[in-house]
Amino acid sequence: MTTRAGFIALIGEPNAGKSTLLNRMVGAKVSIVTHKVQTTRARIRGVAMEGDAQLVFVDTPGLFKPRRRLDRAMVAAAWGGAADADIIVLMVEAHRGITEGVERILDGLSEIAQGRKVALAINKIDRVEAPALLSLTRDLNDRFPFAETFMISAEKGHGVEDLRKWLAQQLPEGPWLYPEDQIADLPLRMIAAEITREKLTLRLHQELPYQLTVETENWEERKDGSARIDQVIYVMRDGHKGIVLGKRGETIKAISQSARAELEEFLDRKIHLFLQVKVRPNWLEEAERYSEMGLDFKDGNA
Ligand SMILES: Nc1nc2c(ncn2[C@@H]2O[C@H](COP(=O)(O)OP(=O)(O)OP(=O)(O)O)[C@@H](O)[C@H]2O)c(=O)[nH]1
Repeated sequence: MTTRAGFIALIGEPNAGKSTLLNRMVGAKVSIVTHKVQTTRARIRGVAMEGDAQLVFVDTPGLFKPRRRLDRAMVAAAWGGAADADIIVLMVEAHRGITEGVERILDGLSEIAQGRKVALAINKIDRVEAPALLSLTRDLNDRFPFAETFMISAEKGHGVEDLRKWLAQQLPEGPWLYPEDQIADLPLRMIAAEITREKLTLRLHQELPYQLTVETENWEERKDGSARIDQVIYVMRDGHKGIVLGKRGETIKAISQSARAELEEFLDRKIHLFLQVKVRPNWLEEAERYSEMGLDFKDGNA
């Protein structure tokens, strides 16, 4: 079997319908992430399977702050995940057309696109008539050489399947980036890790702000409706381990309690949280490696 996998960045002005489209493509669970995502550095928004292809959707924080006269490297940095993605999908609202914000994104696209495939998804087609749609399609394609144009309604589901199939075909051949059985709860795993990391930061803010990361290693649904979550807190040095544990384990206990309370509130059910602290001297370098792949969520501190 030839598998395909790669990163897809959904970009567009606020309100363009990115979350709605993502939820359609990935499934309902991701919507939980989207509320939280602004406050985290999590960059993976969701993973979808389409035939033999694994579609990994990345976030693009910081894209829309007004900027003038940027060089390519700065634009690429501002574009974050989009600049590294295999495919970029620009979402434009059908009834709003080419706004100033869209102009700015088009300018940025020209800077960073360079051989990358960029698709145009005109969204909310339920809000306009056909002639307006055609002239918008023409105008946008005059401004940028889109590989393909899709007319969709993310909310009603029109055109979404076509887009998803096309994305799957365009992705490079290669092994999947995530085991299939983890895809469904990947966003939840990320959030859970982020919650614990936040509690650690609150508690230890002076002592070791930058040098730890949290990973959710195991997530087990139990018959009684509760869930068992196992997480590992990775620190760089033995001394840090002692700080995280605290005297007689008091610090880790307090962190565990507050993380569990927030998880229970967030997931609306009973949670059994098990934290372990491990020393992993190289995690910073590993995190950098991951971030090159767009996998920033491994790095709790970037
Ligand atoms: N009429 C119509 N409304 C839509 C469609 N797709 C999304 N919307 C609505 O547009 C609004 C914005 O959608 P979101 O998915 O939150 O947009 P977003 O791009 O993720 O927004 P930000 O998170 O602010 O960047 C919501 O009220 C959606 O219900 C569509 O196809 N048709």
